[in-house]
Amino acid sequence: MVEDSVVKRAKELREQLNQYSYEYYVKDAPSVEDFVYDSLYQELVDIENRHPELVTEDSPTQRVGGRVLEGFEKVVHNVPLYSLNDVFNKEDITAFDQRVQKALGHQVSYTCELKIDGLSVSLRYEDGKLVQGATRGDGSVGEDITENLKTVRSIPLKLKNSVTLEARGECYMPKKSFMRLNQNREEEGQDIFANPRNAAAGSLRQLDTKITAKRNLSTFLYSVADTNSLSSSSQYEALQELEDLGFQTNQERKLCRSIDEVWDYIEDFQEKRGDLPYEIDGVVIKVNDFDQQETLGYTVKAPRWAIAYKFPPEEAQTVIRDIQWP
Ligand SMILES: NC(=O)c1cnc(OC2CCCC2)nc1N
Repeated sequence: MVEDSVVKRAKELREQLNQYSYEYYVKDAPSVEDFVYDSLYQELVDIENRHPELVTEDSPTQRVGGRVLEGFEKVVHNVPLYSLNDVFNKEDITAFDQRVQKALGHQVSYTCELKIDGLSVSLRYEDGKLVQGATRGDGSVGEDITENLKTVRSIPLKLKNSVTLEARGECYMPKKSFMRLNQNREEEGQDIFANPRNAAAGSLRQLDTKITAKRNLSTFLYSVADTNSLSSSSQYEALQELEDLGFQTNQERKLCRSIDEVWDYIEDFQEKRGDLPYEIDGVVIKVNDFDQQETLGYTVKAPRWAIAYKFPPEEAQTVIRDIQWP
């Protein structure tokens, strides 16, 4: 039997460490120095080593498992992860808006989001606890990479409310981490990654979670499988609700009242994309209201209520080899 003071201390440490980690990795606003975090973390590790029965699934010590996996189990997505129809110019944006207005009979607002150039992932939570993380795969069947996604510090192991939902978002490697990783690989005579997206994909496909844990991956969440699992009635509200639950969401989002505002946003970020700490390959434009999304529906592969405006490729970087990851 463990004395109450130790049980209480372990709970205190877990909550304190998860809060510090949230501030550092999700809000990018640490409230304590690293050494404070490290000493509390070590105190929790010592308690859990002495009393393994005190380990909980949302303990920060459980992020980096020791196991090397044999392979990845398949995961069936009950709600498919749709892809997006791409457009490349202003005319196509206007045509999209015309189709939407014709179908709905009136003007609509759009939520604009930066199109993060990473890997789509889905995160399932039951009663606020992370139970499964998976790749998009072909949209219907993905791979279970829960162990690897648990090492991504900006992914909460426990939400701020004990809700049950499946969140979807992009897992990416920040540009700085990408440059550092390739530098190390070159020094070690290994192949370098062609771009941060490939590096993120390669890191999430690692069978050894300890390697994934060192790749400094991050995430931006942007939707849920079933909008009824949120109280929001629009995409813009839903992004705020996801943020309030403890997820990292992209702060450059904008609610646009007209397609002209959408185009201004696109031009604005075509200029700014080089200064962002992560790679984007365009802008995702979504009809904001969920009821209007439902009215517009889906084609076989993509929603009729969203499109991706793709930027022209940035000036080709000197790439030694383009490593194709499936
Ligand atoms: N790469 C992104 O940043 C991104 C991708 N997808 C979506 O939306 C899904 C949900 C409905 C169809 C596509 N939003 C995004 N921001």
